[in-house]
Amino acid sequence: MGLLIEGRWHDQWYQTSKDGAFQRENAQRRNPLPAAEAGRYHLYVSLACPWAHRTLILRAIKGLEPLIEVSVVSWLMGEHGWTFDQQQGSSGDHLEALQYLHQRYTQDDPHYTGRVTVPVLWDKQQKRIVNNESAEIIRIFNTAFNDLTGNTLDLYPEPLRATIDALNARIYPAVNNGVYRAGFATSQDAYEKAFDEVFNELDQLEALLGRQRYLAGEYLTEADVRLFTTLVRFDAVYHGHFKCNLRRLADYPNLSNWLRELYQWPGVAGTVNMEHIQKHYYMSHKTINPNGIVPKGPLQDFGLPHDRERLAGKGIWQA
Ligand SMILES: N[C@@H](CCC(=O)N[C@@H](CS)C(=O)NCC(=O)O)C(=O)O
Repeated sequence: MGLLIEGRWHDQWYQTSKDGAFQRENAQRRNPLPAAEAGRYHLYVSLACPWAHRTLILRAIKGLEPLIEVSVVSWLMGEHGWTFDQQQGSSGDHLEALQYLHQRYTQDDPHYTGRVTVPVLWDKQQKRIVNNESAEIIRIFNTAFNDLTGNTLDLYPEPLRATIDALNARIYPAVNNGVYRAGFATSQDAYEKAFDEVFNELDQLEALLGRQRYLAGEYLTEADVRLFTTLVRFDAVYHGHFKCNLRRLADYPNLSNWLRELYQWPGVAGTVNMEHIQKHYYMSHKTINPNGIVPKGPLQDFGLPHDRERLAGKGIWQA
């Protein structure tokens, strides 16, 4: 794992702050879509990555598969960062058969300085990165191609925006990034602080989902998608590898049933790849799992029946 400095690759592990806290770098490419065109954009993802996973779910739900092709990086993020090594799970780079994802970043800017992250939405016409922030890519996917696809499902509907924004503002630091803050902490204090925030928030979400079908109420929104991609990895990875082990997700009945409902939502199960998820974390993070042993468990079946019909639900908002 590493980063680009002035366009040159350096193999380097994450640095934590003085108090041992993990700090995530902000995504640097935050552009709107130049124009909605079929076949113009290419999406780079890791099937292991919860942030990239959000974009795959929106792509599926919004019927964008025929319009936006995807290349999948290898599960292993080693000395060259994300690669297109097909021996290790990559689809290969469908565009130019690049070896490494960092080559895309230096095509965008030969002097790029920063981490080379997924997801990346690439513009084939301008040969630029449109956007590498999942929270923004899913908003683009939510509406930008509606005229081409005729799909008007809306996961960020106007009347629910304030509620969704408030949910995102508390779930991102405490849970989505909270598990990483626990896992990558280099001091006991920083770890325990993150750990407590993870489970305090999960306790609150468990209570919320006991009262209503989805996070924002009766409609399934982007807030659910954003939480789903973290929680579907929880018992398989974050519980052990990131030491978030006060409880398993399976110990939370409402969150577990809600997770199954989302997993069973049309298009979603096909975006979940547990082999990539487990191999990536356990094999790539040598500082926390030096021998790269990948656990065989846990047994999980997200296809089991859920009990969410007991709560009123209207599905996804139709604009
Ligand atoms: N803010 C970004 C974060 C993306 C991100 O951190 N992705 C991870 C994979 S899960 C990555 O590519 N990390 C490579 C690195 O940090 O070197 C987003 O949500 O899109």
